[in-house]
Formats: sequence, structure tokens, C-alpha cells
Amino acid sequence: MFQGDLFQHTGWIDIPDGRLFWEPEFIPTSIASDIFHHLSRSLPWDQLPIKMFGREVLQPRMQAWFGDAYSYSGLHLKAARMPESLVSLKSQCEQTSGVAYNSVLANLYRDGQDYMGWHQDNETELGTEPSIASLSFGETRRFVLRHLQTGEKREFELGSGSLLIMAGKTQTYWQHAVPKTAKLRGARINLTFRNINFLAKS
Ligand SMILES: O=C(O)CCC(=O)C(=O)O
Ligand SMILES: [Fe+2]
Repeated sequence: MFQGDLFQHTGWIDIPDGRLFWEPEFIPTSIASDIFHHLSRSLPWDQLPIKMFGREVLQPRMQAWFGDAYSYSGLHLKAARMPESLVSLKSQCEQTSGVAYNSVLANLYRDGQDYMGWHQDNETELGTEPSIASLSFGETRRFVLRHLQTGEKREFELGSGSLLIMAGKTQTYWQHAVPKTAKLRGARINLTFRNINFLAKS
């Protein structure tokens, strides 16, 4: 398989210095479409400000952040309690990954101009080898992983109902992004389930 090839393989995939799970049809298309409409209407979407080059600008997407009962009960006050629709998706991801999650970050990309820049989800609170389960709904968007030392790339078309799990040392050695696209794109919702240790300090 050449560098940057779109993966057709499903299941667990070993990559250099990391591990992924890929299932493009984790949730059947018609159910995924209902979930998309439900989440787009019901989640409390917010466009948060971030600092970029010393200026405050709005993030290039909308977000909502939830924790479970434990995290909600005083340790991470900003997280609202996870709605039932997300709790059930969380259990499905947990069954596949074998890891329990207590939080979810929901991202809404309104069109092709909304994006997620290169980053690692490597905050101390996530632990050293975090498992992050990413479920997508609505429009398909390209997701790119880039190895920090070799520059090697892995790309996925994250379609509606797909599940991509990043595990092992992926967050230490790879960055990932959802690039902007000039093509006309409808809205996409992405849920990333994580397990946050609220007692760990950054
Ligand atoms: O939208 C995506 O597929 C990626 C989201 C992501 O990387 C994140 O929330 O940290
Ligand atoms: Fe991420």
C-alpha cells in the first residue's frame, strides 16, 4: 500500500508508532442520517473564540462538549451532562475499542470552509496512550494523519456512520487534521469520545 493511499481495509490497522481501527459502515447509512439530523438540531452548538497570531478569532467550526455523570459532578464544570443519544453511541464505541470513555467533543463543520488544523490530542489528562473514538455523520470529509518525524501520511474519507479509533502511541507520533476544501460541502458532525482523567494536571 503506497503512502497516502485511502484505506479500504477495515478493523484494526497497525501503522508505524501507532494503531488505528477503521470501520466505514459502523452505523448503517439511514440510521446515521437520522442521528445527523437529531444532533444538528439538539446539541447546544457554540462557536468558541481562540487566540491565533495574538488575535482573538472564532474557531473555524462549532463545538459542544459533554462529560458523563462523574465528570459532571464537580470536577470538570464546563462539560454538560451527556445526552442519552450520545451515551448510547458511546457504548457502541466502547464495545469496539474495549476502552471506557467519559467525555465527548462534538464538532460541527458547517461547510467546506470549516476545518480542524493539525494537532495531537496529547493533553496530560488523556494519559500516555489514549484511545480516541471518532464517529462521523452527514457530509464526508477527508481526515489526514501525518507522522511527525517521517512525514508519512494516512488518509481516510470519513463518511456518515464511519468509525475511526486512534490508539496506541498515535497521539505521540502523529498529527491529524480535517483540511478545508474549496469543493461544495454540506454539514458534517463528528463525535470524538475520550477518557479524561480529571485529576491529572497539565
Ligand atoms: O472531525 C474530525 O474528524 C476530527 C476531530 C478531532 O480531531 C478532534 O476533535 O480532536
Ligand atoms: Fe483530534
